[in-house]
Formats: sequence, C-alpha cells, structure tokens
Amino acid sequence: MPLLPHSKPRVLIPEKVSPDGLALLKGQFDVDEKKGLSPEELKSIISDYEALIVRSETKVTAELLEAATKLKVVARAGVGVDNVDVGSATKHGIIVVNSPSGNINAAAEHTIALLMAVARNVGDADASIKAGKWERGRLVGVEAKGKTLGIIGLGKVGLTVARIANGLGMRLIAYDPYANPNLAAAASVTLRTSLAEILKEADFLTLHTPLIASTRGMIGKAELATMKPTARILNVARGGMIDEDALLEALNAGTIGGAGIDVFTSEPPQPDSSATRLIAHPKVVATPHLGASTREAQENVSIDVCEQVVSILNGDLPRSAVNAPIILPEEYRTLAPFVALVEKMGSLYTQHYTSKFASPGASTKSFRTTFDITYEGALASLNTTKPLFAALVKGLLTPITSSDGLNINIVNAELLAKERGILINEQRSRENVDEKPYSSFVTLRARATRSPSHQRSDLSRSSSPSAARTTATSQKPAASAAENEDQVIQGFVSGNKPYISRLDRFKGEFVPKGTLLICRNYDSVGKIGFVGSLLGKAGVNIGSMAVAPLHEDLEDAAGEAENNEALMILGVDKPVGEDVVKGLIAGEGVLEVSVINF
Ligand SMILES: NC(=O)C1=CN([C@@H]2O[C@H](COP(=O)(O)OP(=O)(O)OC[C@H]3O[C@@H](n4cnc5c(N)ncnc54)[C@H](O)[C@@H]3O)[C@@H](O)[C@H]2O)C=CC1
Ligand SMILES: O=C(O)C(=O)COP(=O)(O)O
Repeated sequence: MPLLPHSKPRVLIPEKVSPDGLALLKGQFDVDEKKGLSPEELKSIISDYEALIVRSETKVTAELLEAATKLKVVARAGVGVDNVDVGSATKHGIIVVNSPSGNINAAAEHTIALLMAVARNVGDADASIKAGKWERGRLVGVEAKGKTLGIIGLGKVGLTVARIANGLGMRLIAYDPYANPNLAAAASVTLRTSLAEILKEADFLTLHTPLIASTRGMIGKAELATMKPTARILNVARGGMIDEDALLEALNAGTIGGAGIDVFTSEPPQPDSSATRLIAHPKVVATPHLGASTREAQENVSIDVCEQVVSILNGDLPRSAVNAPIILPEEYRTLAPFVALVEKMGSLYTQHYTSKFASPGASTKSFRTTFDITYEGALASLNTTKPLFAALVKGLLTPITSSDGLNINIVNAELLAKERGILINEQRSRENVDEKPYSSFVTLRARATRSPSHQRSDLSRSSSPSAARTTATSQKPAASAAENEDQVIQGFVSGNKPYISRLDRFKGEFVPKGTLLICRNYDSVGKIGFVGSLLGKAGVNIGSMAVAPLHEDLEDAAGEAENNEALMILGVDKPVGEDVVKGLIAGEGVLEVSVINF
C-alpha cells in the first residue's frame, strides 16, 4: 500500500513511554512508537521526524543528530541527559528538554529500598530461602538508625533521599560544592567541603550527581580504600561514577561491606564483565535501572515531556529546556506575548529597512548590525530575557535567510547572531508606564553608523539569497543624514496582542499581522485616494489602515519638508507585486514603500 504523505509533524518514540502523555500528542501529530530499532535503523528514519522522545536506552549521538534534518526537539522522558549529545543538538538548534522532577521521588524511594535491602541482606536472604535454606545466623543485618549517610550530590534526588533518611533517624552529611546551604540545613544535612571527609565518615554512601566529566570514575580504588570496611555503597544515579572493577575487588577483599546498584557502565551489562560479576555478588543487591520505574513517575515524566513537545512543535517556549535556561512558569506567562512582539519587531526591522523601494532622490536607510533593545516597565524585572533575545535574532534573520535551513531558537540564537556580526545590547528601564494602557513596552534601536558598506557585507553573509536582500544590495548607499540617525521601532502588548507604536521617526499604532504596505509620503490631501485606487486596480483589497505622523519629540529637529511627512500603514489581503510598488513611488508624494509579510 502506498504511504500517504504526512501533513502533520511526526514524533518518534523508540522506547517505552507511558501512554498518558502520548495521548496529548495523538491527533495533533503523527506518533510512531517503534521499539527495538538498531542505531542504524534509527539513523535511517530520523530525517522524517520533528520530535524524538527517549528514555535512557536510546543513544542520541552527534551522528544521529546530523541525520535529523527536520528535528526540532529531543525530549528525555526522565532526568539524565547523558545519553544525548546536548552540544551537538545545540549546534543544530535542536532543543533538548527533560522532566527535571517527574521521577525524583521514585529514584529517592528506590535508593532507600536498596539501602534497607543492603542493610538487612534482603537479596541474599531471598536467594537463600528460595534455595530451601533457613540461615538466620548468617544473615544478621544492621540498622539504618543512628548511622551516617554520606550523600554525594545534594540536588533534587539527593535532598529527597536526605528527607526520608532523616525520618529513619540517620545522621546526614553531604558533599556538593554547588549545594544550596539553606536547603541542606532545612533537610538536616551537614555539608562537608571535601569528598574525602564523606568517604571517611559514611556508613552508607549514596551517589546523586549527574554523569559528567567531574563525576565520571569519582569512586575508584583510592577512594574505596579510605572508607570503613563495613560501609555500604548505593548507586541509583549513573553507571560510570563508580569503578566497577575496583568495587568488585573491595567487596571480595572485605574492605567494603556491601552495595546496592541500579545503574551500570553498560546497560544491559556486557556478559562476563565486572558489572555482571557485581550483580552476581552475594553482598550486592542489584536492579536493572528501575529508579524511575514506577507507574506514578512514568505518568509524570510522560505528561511533562509531551506537553513540552506540543509547545515546541506549536512554536511556543518549553518549560524545561536543558540547553537553555529554565523559565519559571510565571515568567513564561509574562514572556510569551512579548516573544511574539519582539520577533515581529525584528522581522519588521529587517523587512522595512531592506525591502524598501524609494522614489528617486529620497533618502533610504539600510540594515544595521548593532542594536539596543530596551525592556521597560514590568518586563524590566524579569529574571531572564533570553527568549526575547532569541525572538529578536529570529525576527531579524528569518527574512534574510532560507527559512528551511535555519532553525533559530533560544538554544542557538546567540551563536547565530555572533556568526552574522550582529551585536545586541539588552537594557532594562523601570520608567513608569502607569499612565499607558499597557504595563511594558519594548524599544528596538539600530545604532547609527557612518559605514554603510560594512553593513552590507554583513548582510551578504546570510546563507541564501532572498528578494529582500537583493533589493537592499541593489540600492545605492545614501550617504545622507539618515545614516546618522538611530532607526527605532517601539511596541507593546495589549490584551495579549502585539502592537507597533513607533516606526522610525513616526508614531502610530498598528498590528503587525498579515501583509502590510508601509508608505512614507507627504502628509497632504489625496494620498490615501491615490494609493487606494492603484491597489484597487491591481485587485488588492485594503483591510486596515493606520496613519503615523512624525513623532512629536522629533518635530523640532526635523526640517520643514520632513515635518510634513507621515507613514501610511495598510493591511492588504494579498502580496503586493513590485510593479504596483513601483507605480506607487512613481506617483507624486509617495517617497518610499516597503512590503512586510508577517
Ligand atoms: N536510576 C534512575 O532511574 C534515575 C537516576 N537519576 C539520576 O540521578 C542523578 C541526580 O538527579 P537529580 O537529583 O535530579 O539532579 P540534580 O541536578 O537536581 O542534582 C545533582 C546535584 O549534583 C551536584 N553535583 C554536580 N557535580 C558534582 C560533583 N562533582 N560533586 C558533587 N556534587 C556534584 C549538583 O550541584 C547538584 O546539586 C542524575 O544522574 C540522574 O540521571 C534520576 C532519576 C532516576
Ligand atoms: O531519569 C533518569 O535519569 C533515569 O535514569 C531514568 O531512566 P529511564 O527513563 O528509566 O530509562
């Protein structure tokens, strides 16, 4: 049967992910659950997909991402992203999201389960009784109460383990150079400044750091040698942090008392490896990476990442991007409409200043590369403006680059701006905007420069030719006063809708939506009729119209002729051809026209 073409974005799920979240995807997207794919099979189909949802088994390598030409998001239905090449994803503009807290409780409870199992020889006793033995004398354990639990990594799982262990009456010490001391104190944990102190004091040692360069192999032969011979070690974090050979040796030599292990250097462990010998060891309680495997945790992580996949594929911001700062939910609500505004301001800037047609002799302005963006009012107190920065880069570059080749987002915006020689200074101003019908507004200012040839060389670095760029480069540089003026666009959001309130020297409100025809003309009788009749003849309907006179602050500075200028902003129902635009500027009084598509 021939395959039907896919009109909906496609999501690939090569692992077992709970159906609770997948239900959010089905309907909106084509969801393919394909378990058991080999790395080669995965690579051969990945270019068909916009989203990939994985757990810990799928290795999302640089090679796979290279082949993933349409991929927008890798969603990790869990915490650890050590199976994802995040650096490579960033380079490709692919957002990596995870579920930072959906399975924390499950992992912490599993740690405690292993702690108790190791303390009371549950694994060994279970095997013994199943073999028909009754070994009460050999299987005497120890209590957790009163023992010292050494925690390496006092993050979300580490703190949850600490709170439960506190209830068991354990003494809690931790090593985590980046831990929050207030959270540690509130969980009755004493922070130590070195790993060595923890190793020396711990009756039970538990690891809860990510697997990164500084934690790989952090517990090796030398470290084990400093621990009490009765100490028991727990690892529900990642294989690779404990040297499996060294641990096996220490258990055999009786210099370590026991171990509870959920994670291994290679999963599943290679036959005949140290990991398989550890698993078989009577002093070890082992589980096959079950830390997150509870119904509740799987439901949580599935819903968490699927919601983020929906957001990203619909062009919204994710909640927990790994390769970008996390945005707090309340900030997210504030930011979302401004993200739309700022992107439109960037896009308006580029289109207005590069696709302009001017009457002979009229001064024109070209694209610049140094911008100041000022967030005023409530926006000034945001923790992060990164999404706004990314939206600006996206708005500025999308009209002058091939849209399918460039995926600009919060992950790669800074890098892409730098590559194109664009410098953006973000500023905040707490100026009182109480008297205005909105609480925040944004000003984009392209700094004046006397070096137009330099700007054009930056523009020509964009990756594909486009109509806008051709127009800009074909215009003669106008060494006029215009080059010495800042180019300004201002906007605000009202009722979640973006508005532009100033464009260049002109002040007037309009909605940046659809196709706009922006005419700079002498503010004299008959202009509207002239433009309207020309458009009518070309079969173009005008849906909206706004007039923006010269900004009052600039009236004094303007010459008499300029004082008489205004902008006419027309919302039209179809693209306006170059012949129509040329007809407009050939007529009297229309000095400049730009066609903007949002
Ligand atoms: N076995 C399983 O199924 C599960 C395993 N995990 C793993 O548990 C680990 C911890 O997860 P979370 O608590 O959510 O992470 P987290 O990011 O909240 O906490 C990690 C902590 O480690 C600390 N840290 C980083 N480098 C360190 C170093 N060199 N020395 C000491 N501390 C260091 C950090 O400051 C941070 O406080 C991760 O590896 C994660 O993948 C998480 C969930 C389930
Ligand atoms: O969330 C984590 O870091 C985990 O280790 C859980 O892994 P899993 O999703 O069960 O393959």
